[in-house]
Amino acid sequence: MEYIAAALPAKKTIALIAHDNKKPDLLSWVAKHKALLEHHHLCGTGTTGGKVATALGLQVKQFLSGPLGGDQQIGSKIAEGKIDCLIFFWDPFTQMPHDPDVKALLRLAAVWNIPIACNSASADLIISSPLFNSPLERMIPNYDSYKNKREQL
Ligand SMILES: O=C(CO)COP(=O)(O)O
Repeated sequence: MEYIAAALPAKKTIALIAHDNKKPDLLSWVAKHKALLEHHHLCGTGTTGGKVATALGLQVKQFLSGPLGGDQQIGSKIAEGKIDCLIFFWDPFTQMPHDPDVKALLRLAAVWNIPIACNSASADLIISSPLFNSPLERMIPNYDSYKNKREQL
């Protein structure tokens, strides 16, 4: 795979997701950092996004609920370059019927090299970075060269 440099913008689109046992943790984390988060665009899976919007009075674009396709919708936005950061407090103690969707979402976040936090300690580090509010250079797959090579198969 060839890579090219591409910057994440200063004003980021941040996806917020939490499994049910982790929703209280995510709500506390968002409440703690509300003043910083409200300068960015927020989105989330249906239930998580709805709870953040209602409990904290933040604007959150709500995709479908995770088990009904919301994780996949957020993954597709990451692949399109429309989501810049993933805060996903997944539950390490519970098996989910949609575990394949969760794995697919985490894979796409790795492919497209966006910052991911799966717990509050990592999320605190991400949000306290000076890069959180400024452009962030990172390398992503060079889609044009990838496609050219595929066309020669
Ligand atoms: O299941 C989820 C992520 O895998 C979260 O979905 P909800 O926000 O709809 O509960």
